[in-house]
Formats: sequence, C-alpha cells, structure tokens
Amino acid sequence: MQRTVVVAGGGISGLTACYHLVKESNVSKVILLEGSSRLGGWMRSTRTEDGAVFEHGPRGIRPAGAVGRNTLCMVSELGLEKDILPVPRSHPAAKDRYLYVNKSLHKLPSSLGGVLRTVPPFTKPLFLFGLRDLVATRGTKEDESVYDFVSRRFGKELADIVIDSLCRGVFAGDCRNLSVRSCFPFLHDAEVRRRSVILGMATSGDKGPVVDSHLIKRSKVERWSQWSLQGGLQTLSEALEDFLIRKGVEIHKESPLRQLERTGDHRWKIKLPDGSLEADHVFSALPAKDLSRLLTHNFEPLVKELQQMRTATVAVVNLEYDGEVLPVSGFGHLIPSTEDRTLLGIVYDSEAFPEHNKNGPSSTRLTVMVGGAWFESCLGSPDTVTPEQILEMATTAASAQLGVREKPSRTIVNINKDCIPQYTLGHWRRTGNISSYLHQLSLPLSLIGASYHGVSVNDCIYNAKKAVHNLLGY
Ligand SMILES: Cc1cc2nc3c(=O)[nH]c(=O)nc-3n(C[C@H](O)[C@H](O)[C@H](O)COP(=O)(O)OP(=O)(O)OC[C@H]3O[C@@H](n4cnc5c(N)ncnc54)[C@H](O)[C@@H]3O)c2cc1C
Ligand SMILES: C=Cc1c2[nH]c(c1C)Cc1[nH]c(c(CCC(=O)O)c1C)Cc1[nH]c(c(C)c1CCC(=O)O)Cc1[nH]c(c(C)c1C=C)C2
Repeated sequence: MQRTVVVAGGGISGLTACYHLVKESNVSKVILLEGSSRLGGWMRSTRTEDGAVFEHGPRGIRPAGAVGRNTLCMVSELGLEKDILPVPRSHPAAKDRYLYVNKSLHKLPSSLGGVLRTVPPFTKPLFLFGLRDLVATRGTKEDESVYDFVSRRFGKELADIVIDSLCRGVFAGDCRNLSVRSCFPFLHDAEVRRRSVILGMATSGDKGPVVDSHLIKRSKVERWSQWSLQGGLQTLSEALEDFLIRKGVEIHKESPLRQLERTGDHRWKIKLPDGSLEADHVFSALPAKDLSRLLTHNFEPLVKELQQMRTATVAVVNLEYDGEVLPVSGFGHLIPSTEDRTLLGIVYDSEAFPEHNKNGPSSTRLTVMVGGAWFESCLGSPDTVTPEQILEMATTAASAQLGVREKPSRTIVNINKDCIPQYTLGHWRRTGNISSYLHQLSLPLSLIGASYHGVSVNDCIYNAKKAVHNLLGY
C-alpha cells in the first residue's frame, strides 16, 4: 500500500504501533514524531557507573492474562529473553504487600488462613466482607466510583483501607473520583454478569487468545508474578527503537507536533516547529490533553471530550542506602489517604530486583511515590515545588515508616507532571463518543496510549497492536 503513516508520540504505545506497522503491513513509509529528545515516554531508567538501575516510571510488568502474554511475545521477538528478570509468585517481593495504617506496617493476608481470621488493621476477618458481596443486589447505575461500588458490595471498611490504597498504588488516584467501569472493568463485568463480584470472577476464566511461546510457557511453569529486564524497563523501549531503525522507520526526536489539520484531498497536514509534512493516516500516541491542543476548531466535539480527561502528577523519589536496611521483606507498602494524603507508598525495589543493585557491598533501593491526585492540594503547583522539599518528605517517610535511620547514599527526584491518566466517572461514555465520532467522519486517525483503555504497560502495548490490526483490517 502506497501510504504514509505518522505515529505521534514515542512512548511505549507509539513505539509498539510502529513495530506492528513495519512488521505486519506494507505501508510504504512510517514516521515517528517525538517531542522530547528521547524515546520511551514515562518508561525511563537511570543506569549508574557502579551498576545500579533506578526506575523513574514503570518498574514491573505482569505476565498474566492475554495482555501479559502479548507483551511476552513481543519481548521474545525482540530477542530480550536473555535479559528477563522474573519474580516468582512464591517470592516475598510478590506475595508480601503491606499497608501503613495507624502508624505501623500491616502485611496483607496472602493465604486462606489470613482471610479467615481477624488481622489488623481490619476489625473482622476478610471473608466476612466477601459474604456481603454474595448477597448484595446488582447496582443500577451505568457507572459508579470505585469507592461507592466497593462500599456497596463489600462495606465501607474495605473501601476506606484496601481500595483507597489500591487506587493510589495503580492510578495514584482517588477512588472516590475514579470510575469502576473504566479502572476495573472486570469488577463491573462480574457484577453485571453474575450479580456478584466473587462469583463473576470465579467463573470468568482467561479468555484471551491462545498464544504460546517458549517464554510464555516458562512464565507459567516458573509461576511468575512480575518481571523486569537487565538495565531496567527502558531496555524494552531501546530494543524497539533499534528494531525500528533497522526497519527504516523515520524517527524524528525533538519534533513536537504543533497542529493537525485536514487537507483538501483528505490527508493530514502535520505542522512541526520547523515545517510540516503530510500523511494518509495518523496514530496519536499522545496524552489526550496534548492531542486536544493540536486539533483545529473543525474537530470541536472530539476536542471537548479529550479536554475532559484528567491526569495526576507523581513525584518519584529513588533512594539508595548502604547495606540492608529494611525491617521487612516484600513488594512495598501503600498508605491510605486517611493516614497521609500526600505520601502514596514506598516500593522496596531491591527486594524484587536485586540484580539492579550496585556492584559490590549490599545495598537497599527504595522508591517513594508522592502526590498523585492530591499533588496540587497538598504541595501546590508542580512547577513551584522544589526537589529538595520532596526529598525531605521522602527520607522522613522512609525513616518514620520503615525505621531507616541512615542517610541515603544516593537520591534522585523526578516530578512526573501529568504522568498518570485518571479515568473519572463517565470515562466509558467519553471514549465511546470519541470512537463514534471518528467512525462517523471516517477520520484516518487512531487514538492509542494510556489515556483511553488501560494505563499499564501491558494495556498500552496490547491496545497499540489492536489499533494497527484494525487499520489493516485484521
Ligand atoms: C510513576 C509511574 C509508575 C508506573 N508504574 C507502572 C508499573 O509498575 N507497571 C505498569 O505496567 N505500568 C506502570 N505505569 C504506567 C505506564 O508506565 C504508562 O501508562 C505508560 O508508560 C504510558 O505510555 P504511553 O506511550 O501511552 O504514554 P507516554 O509514556 O506518556 O508517551 C507519550 C509520548 O508523547 C510525547 N509527546 C507529548 N506531546 C507531544 C507532541 N506534541 N508531539 C510529539 N510528541 C509528544 C511525550 O514526550 C512522550 O514521549 C507507571 C507510570 C508512572 C508514571
Ligand atoms: C504508590 C504509587 C504507585 C505505585 N505503582 C504505581 C503507582 C501509581 C503504578 C502502577 N503499579 C502497578 C501498575 C500496573 C497495573 C497492572 O494492571 O499491571 C501501575 C500502573 C502494579 C501494582 N502495584 C501495586 C498493585 C496492587 C498493582 C496492581 C497489580 C499487581 O497486583 O501487581 C501495589 C503498589 N504499587 C506501588 C506500591 C508502593 C505498592 C505497594 C504494595 C507503587
């Protein structure tokens, strides 16, 4: 096909779209336009001279489900099997997760015994919350906040402690504003199908396509919970970049799109700071807000929907300490908003991926996550808060919550502005309206990226592939 396709945005979504465009189609030209000086977007790892790796964005990918298997297939095709660092489900860094409530750490139950007895910070055994779900009636609203849904089906205590924390640990968001239908579609579907979340999930199975590869089989046999790569997850975006260069994709860094408009002959004209180019089809892998700023007034209905999409800012603080300083082993701990609104949680990175520790004597690496949906109300504008302020909060938290009295030997602070989309109430309607609009106008525009149908790396990769397949008519 004699066509030029432009992919806007070189995060993991845009890179994956280019990957499938050159691998599976005969599009004559693929052009990737990235505004910054590097590819990968939020997938960003710092590698130090003494061998340590620090993640500033995603740090672990789940192998489970259709989306998890799809990512593993791409990893194999890119020749990265040798670089995989798996964490088995039996490892403390997979099964031991903590909540910081009433100024102390509480391990979340990971066995049946723990669910049957009362364990702090809860006032009754967790299975009793489940009994309520089995008898609760089906909800009547088209959409509901995650908080309201869980309070209604499992009770307020579970919503206040567990669900509040979970939403902070995945979306850095407030469960009172997030949509259950869009953030946790399996919960919504389970209620619709079986009237009970527990029954619905017990009977849902894994309906993804049956793809099997050596790596997928290995992930099942070794029962992986999550994985990373030697050199950090940035190794994945770098491998994609190398592949695209080899396949002749035109990659333009420091080329932020300024405007996207239609030409008289139904093509796109893309304005860049130093000129313009034309394309037959555009994949936008940009955050929704950024895309809304590029579209001219002819696309007002689309712009309006995109403008309503919200994001949250997270300050990510990497701390390294000499020696083993943690009082517990595990994945990390989350802090419910009732305990501390500003501090979201702490990941114990060196537990899951000791391979990323510096060479030589033992060390501990932690990541403290700060702000999220509470950033502006607690800390003010991300443009005025200083890295020193954030670092002070992070080291104080490590000291108060984990008893780490030592001074960190290395620190890195990043204020990731607008880094996580917030699927608020009605998100499903907004994405539905956008699809109908693009379809009605037969616009040669595909929207991919974390803004729409899932924020995890797996979701971004899966949805980018699906959009390319839709274009190719698969
Ligand atoms: C702190 C943090 C921790 C996370 N942890 C995990 C985790 O453990 N596991 C997991 O699965 N997921 C995690 N995620 C989520 C996941 O990393 C992201 O959702 C995903 O990387 C988003 O990828 P994307 O390509 O859709 O968007 P982005 O990474 O935002 O990429 C968009 C790209 O578009 C570019 N751009 C913007 N405007 C323009 C323009 N006008 N012209 C050209 N280019 C432009 C940007 O520079 C950027 O490179 C985490 C995210 C964050 C922020
Ligand atoms: C405290 C803030 C955050 C932590 N991680 C993230 C934020 C905002 C981002 C994030 N974490 C996960 C995902 C992907 C979800 C997926 O569907 O694959 C994203 C975008 C994984 C995750 N992390 C935690 C949970 C419960 C999950 C869900 C999936 C899983 O069970 O693995 C817990 C958790 N996250 C953070 C901490 C400190 C923490 C503690 C237990 C950091």
